[in-house]
Amino acid sequence: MTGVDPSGVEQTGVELAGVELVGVELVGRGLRFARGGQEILRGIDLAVRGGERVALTGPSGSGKSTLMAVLAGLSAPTAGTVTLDGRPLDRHGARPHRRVHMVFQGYALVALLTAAENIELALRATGVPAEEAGTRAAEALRVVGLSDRSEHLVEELSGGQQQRVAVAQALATRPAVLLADEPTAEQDPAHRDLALDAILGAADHGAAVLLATHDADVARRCDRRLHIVDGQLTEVEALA
Ligand SMILES: Nc1ncnc2c1ncn2[C@@H]1O[C@H](COP(=O)(O)OP(=O)(O)OP(=O)(O)O)[C@@H](O)[C@H]1O
Repeated sequence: MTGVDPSGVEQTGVELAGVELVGVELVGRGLRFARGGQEILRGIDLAVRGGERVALTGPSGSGKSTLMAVLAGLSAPTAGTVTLDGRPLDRHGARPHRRVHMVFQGYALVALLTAAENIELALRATGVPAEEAGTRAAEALRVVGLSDRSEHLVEELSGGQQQRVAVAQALATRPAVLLADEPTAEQDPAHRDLALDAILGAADHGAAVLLATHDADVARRCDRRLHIVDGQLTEVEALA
């Protein structure tokens, strides 16, 4: 591993994996979520296991982002449970985000910090020492093709670049569960593949990956597809 091949996404994934994840399983049972009198999730059951890449598709407003927020432990379901490795998310201590990372549709980056600082901040919040956080941030930015932008403020980056910083942040935290909400929507085809390889590569190292997308090509690269309509989920048998 020389670390000099900028296209070595898969190889670099080995470095990023760090630790082997064993037997990861994220399970949602009977999930309901209501807000403002509207039932957004209407009884959802699903399981995503370590090593799996699962696409979540469905029309705009069908509940994809809401489901991901519930699975990430960011929104409490009105009914139902989310467990990670058999334990409710809220019993993983005060920091379930140590194990579950979400790439938000709006990126959720700090505009007045640099790309590298945003990633380091996320790592420091989970207890990673400063020096290691710097190394991991640089490596993750390299994977998504942003080494030359690491010292740029996020607000100086294009939308697509910001989205790849958010992907790099997810990789750098080495989550057991990676939830990504339309993580390639802002990318041109070449950068889309770069970002997608990086996200899907996490599954090769044992992470459970769930990826919401409107892009049929992205969904096709996953192992299976779940389709949500009006807050209810169906498994799509074969990817067309
Ligand atoms: N904070 C909120 N308050 C009230 N309603 C909300 C809120 N967030 C989402 N909703 C509603 O929940 C429904 C599902 O929204 P959600 O963002 O989960 O859909 P989505 O499938 O991710 O859509 P898209 O593909 O456009 O991102 C929509 O009808 C939306 O208006």
